[in-house]
Amino acid sequence: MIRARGLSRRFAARGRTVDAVKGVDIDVADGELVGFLGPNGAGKTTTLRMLTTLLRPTAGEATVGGCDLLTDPLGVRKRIGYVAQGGGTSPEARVIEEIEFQGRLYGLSRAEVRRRAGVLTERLDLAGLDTRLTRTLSGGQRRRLDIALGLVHEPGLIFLDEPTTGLDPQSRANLWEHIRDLRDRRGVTVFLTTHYLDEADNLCDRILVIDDGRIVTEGTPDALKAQVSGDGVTVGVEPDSVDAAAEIAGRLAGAHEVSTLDGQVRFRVPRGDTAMPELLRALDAANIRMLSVQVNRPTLDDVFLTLTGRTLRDAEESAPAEEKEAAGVA
Ligand SMILES: Nc1ncnc2c1ncn2[C@@H]1O[C@H](COP(=O)(O)OP(=O)(O)OP(=O)(O)O)[C@@H](O)[C@H]1O
Repeated sequence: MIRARGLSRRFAARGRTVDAVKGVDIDVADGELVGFLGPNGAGKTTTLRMLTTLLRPTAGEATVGGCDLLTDPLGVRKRIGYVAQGGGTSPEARVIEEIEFQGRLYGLSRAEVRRRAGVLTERLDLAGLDTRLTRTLSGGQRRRLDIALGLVHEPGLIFLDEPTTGLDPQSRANLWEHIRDLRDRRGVTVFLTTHYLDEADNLCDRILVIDDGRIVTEGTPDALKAQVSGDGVTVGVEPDSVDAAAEIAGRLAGAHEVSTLDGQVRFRVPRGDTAMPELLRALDAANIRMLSVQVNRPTLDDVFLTLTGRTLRDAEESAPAEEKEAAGVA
C-alpha cells in the first residue's frame, strides 16, 4: 500500500536549513495498522505530509495506493484519506453539512453522499448528532467526525496525524476501538503518527520509530520490546546497604546495567521473576533487608532508550524551542 525509498525533506527557514526527514524507507502492506512513533520534532508530520502529496520531497520516491507520489499525485489523493492534527471542521457548520460538503468536494452525487453519511455516522457513533453544530461536539466526537470526513470517498488507506492528542483516556480508548474497527471490519489500511507509547503498543500491528529524521527501528510491538534485553528490576534497601546490594545484584546470572539511586538498586536480568528468589537469598545472607521490589517488563520507552540513549520524554524536552516553534509553522 505504501512503498517509500529515501524520502527526504529539507526546509530552508530564516537563513538556515533543517533536514526534517533524512531518507526514510517505509513499507506498509494492505490491511496493516502501522504506527509512526517518535518525539516532537522527529519528522512524523513532515513524512506524512509528503506521503499525502501536501509537501514535495526534496529527495526520494514513493508509491502510495499504487500511484507514484511525484508523477501521479492526483491518483494518490483519490485513494487516501488524511486526517490532520487538530482536524479541519468549521465550528459553525452542522455535522451532516460537513460530511455532505466533503462528499460533494469529491464529486459524489447528493444521493450517494447521503448514503455514505448515513453509513459513516453509524459506524463512527455519530448517529443522532447530525444537526449539531461542530463546535458543540466533545473532543472525542470531533475526532470521530474528522475521521468520517477522511473516509467519505471510501479510501483504502487513511493517514491519521496524532488522532488522540488532547483526548481524555476514555475517549482515547473509544477512538482506538473505532480505528481497529476500520481495519478489522472494513479492511482499511491505517498509518498513524503518535507520541503515545501505550497507543502504539495497544493499537498497532507494526511500529516504525523515527528520531531526528531517521527511522531507528521497526517491528511488531513485541519484537521491539524483545530488543531490550530483559526485565527491569528496582530494589529498595536501607541507604547504607545500597552499594553492597548493587554488588550482589551484579552477581546474578545475566544481570547487567546495574545502577544505584536514592536507596534503590536498578538492573536488568533475562527473567525478573526467576531471579527474585536468588536475589532474596543472597541479600538475606548478607544481612540486607529488602524494603521494596518492582519488576517491569520492557516497554517501548525502553526500546527508544536502548536505541537512542534518551527516553522519549527527554527527547521531547530537549527539542530546541525554535524547532518546536518551526514545527508549529509547518
Ligand atoms: N515549514 C517548516 N520550516 C522549517 N522547519 C520545519 C518546517 N516544518 C517542520 N520543520 C522542522 O522539521 C522538523 C520535523 O518537524 P515535524 O513537524 O515533522 O515533527 P513531528 O515529529 O511531526 O513533531 P510533532 O510530534 O511535534 O508534530 C522539526 O525540526 C521542525 O522544526
